[in-house]
Amino acid sequence: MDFESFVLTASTASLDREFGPADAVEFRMDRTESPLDALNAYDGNLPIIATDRVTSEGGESPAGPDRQKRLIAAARNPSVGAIDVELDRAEACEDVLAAAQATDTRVIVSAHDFEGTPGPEAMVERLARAASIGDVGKFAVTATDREDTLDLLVATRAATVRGHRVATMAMGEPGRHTRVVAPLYGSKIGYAPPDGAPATAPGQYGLARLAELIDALDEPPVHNE
Ligand SMILES: O=C1C[C@@](O)(C(=O)O)C[C@@H](O)[C@@H]1O
Repeated sequence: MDFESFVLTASTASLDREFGPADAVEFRMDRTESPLDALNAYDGNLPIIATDRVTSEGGESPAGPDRQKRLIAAARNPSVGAIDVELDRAEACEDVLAAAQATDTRVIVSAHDFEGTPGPEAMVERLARAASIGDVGKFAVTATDREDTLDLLVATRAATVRGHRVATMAMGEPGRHTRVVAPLYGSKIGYAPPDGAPATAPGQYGLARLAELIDALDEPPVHNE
C-alpha cells in the first residue's frame, strides 16, 4: 500500500464479510474479541489497515502495553499493509513504529476532534506533524456548519500542496459530503462500513454508496451541441 492514490477502505470489526468495491479493509481491532486470531484467520485479498483505537480518541481499547503488543503483532502480520497510530500516542508507541518500519508496514498517524473543527492553519499544522511521523497524516474533525467543511477542504488542499500525504473527513451530518469531495482536494483515504455493518464514525455513508458517489464525480460531462 502506498497511498499515492485514493484508497476506499471498508471499515469494520469483522473480517468475515464481503468488501464489495473496497481497495482495503480497516480492521477495528478495538471493537472485537481476539483480534489477532481474526487477523491470522484472514484469507482475503485486500490489504488490511489495522486500527486498535484508544479510548481517548473514540475507540474501545485502553492505552498501554497490551494494545502496543497487539499493534506490533498486527504490523508483523503479512496481511496488514498499514497500521494506525494516534498522533497523541505516537511518542508512547515508539516500539510500534519501529516494528512497522522493520516489517515495511505503512503507518497512518491519526487525530480526531469530536468537539469541532479547528481553524485551517491549526489543521494544516496537525496534519503536517502527523504526516511527518507516518506515511499518511489523518485528521477526522466534527463539522457543525458549512464554514467548517470549507475549512477542512482548504486545509486538505494546503497540506497536500505542501507535500504532505493526508486523509481528512468531517464526522457528523453537516460534514458528511466531505467524505465524497475531500479526495478531490488530496485526501487519500475514505472510510465506510461494508453493507450490513454498523458505522465506525458518525455520518459515514455505506461502502457501496460512497463508492457510487465518488465515482459519479468522474462521470463524463454532457456535451454542448
Ligand atoms: O479515523 C478514522 C476515520 C473515521 O473516524 C471516520 O470518520 O470515517 C472512521 C475510523 O474507523 C477511522 O479509524
